[in-house]
Amino acid sequence: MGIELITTTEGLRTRLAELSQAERLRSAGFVPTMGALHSGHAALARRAAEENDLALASIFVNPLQFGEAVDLERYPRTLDADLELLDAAGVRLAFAPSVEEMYPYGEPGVRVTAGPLAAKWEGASRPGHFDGALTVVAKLLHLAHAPVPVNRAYFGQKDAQQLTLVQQMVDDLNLDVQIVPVPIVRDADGLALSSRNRFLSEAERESALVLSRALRLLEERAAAHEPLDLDSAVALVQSAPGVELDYFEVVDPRTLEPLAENCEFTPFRGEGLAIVAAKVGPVRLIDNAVLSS
Ligand SMILES: Nc1ncnc2c1ncn2[C@@H]1O[C@H](COP(=O)(O)OP(=O)(O)OP(=O)(O)O)[C@@H](O)[C@H]1O
Ligand SMILES: CC(C)(CO)[C@@H](O)C(=O)[O-]
Ligand code: BAL
Repeated sequence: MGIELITTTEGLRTRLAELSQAERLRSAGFVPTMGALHSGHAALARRAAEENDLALASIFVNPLQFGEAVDLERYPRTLDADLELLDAAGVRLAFAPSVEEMYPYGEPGVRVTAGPLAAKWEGASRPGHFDGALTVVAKLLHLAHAPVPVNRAYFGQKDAQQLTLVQQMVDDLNLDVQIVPVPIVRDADGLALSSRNRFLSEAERESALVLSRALRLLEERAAAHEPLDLDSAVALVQSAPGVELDYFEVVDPRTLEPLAENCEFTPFRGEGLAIVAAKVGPVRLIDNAVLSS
């Protein structure tokens, strides 16, 4: 394996400076993750490696963005396999700091406030989640910033609200990085890949498929200029055993406000984002689909 594991902020800074100078790098592509990597992460990593002279990734389970302690404790940790996956994707540096390295003074007093966009959907169900996520993303973007002309950072569209908020933070705080969105990677049966999928039983996994099926239905109706009939998609999700729906809405992709066009009898026109979140057994799942006609 050629990948280098770095665990300290000082080590990362030093290595980025050395490589940038020695190899006259023009661009660096950064992939922030929480580890337990799967093919979705591999897609981000491959894009970062293909589109930049240097690709680097972070693996850090950020306590600040977790609500329930049990969710944090049981979050899967698979460092050796993660390094292999990143290496195969062309990533050269893996930054995997401890909690103490990232937060040496304990809980940070100064944090990023994610603002009104963070109050809805995922933010409503996971209070404080986006303040915690944006705070660590700001720190990571700073730490992973290479002394090269172009820095890029890669985020999955699966976490659509997070992606919108990260882009907003970069714009609002003039951070010197280009945010690159990467499409959702799914299993052959349609389930969006997620590190938490491993906690689904076979029956729960089968039930979870209604999420992508319902989104698919809306995609097809939108493309055919039919009324979306969101109610029937909601009913489909609710019909699956063990699925506890949190929200299912069609929103404006920029503002994340519900779309008026999403009414029962009007043919769909334009662009929308269908977003869904549900608890399936012990696991909270999210998924989304871009609607366009
Ligand atoms: N199926 C996927 N397709 C594309 N990108 C993904 C996918 N799953 C995760 N990502 C992206 O990978 C990055 C790291 O995500 P993270 O480590 O939280 O993985 P995860 O699988 O979403 O885990 P979980 O949902 O259980 O927290 C994020 O930018 C996320 O959007
Ligand atoms: C961006 C991120 C790595 C910050 O902890 C996390 O929220 C994630 O994995 O999506
Ligand atoms: N992928 C989002 C990170 C989280 O669930 O905390």
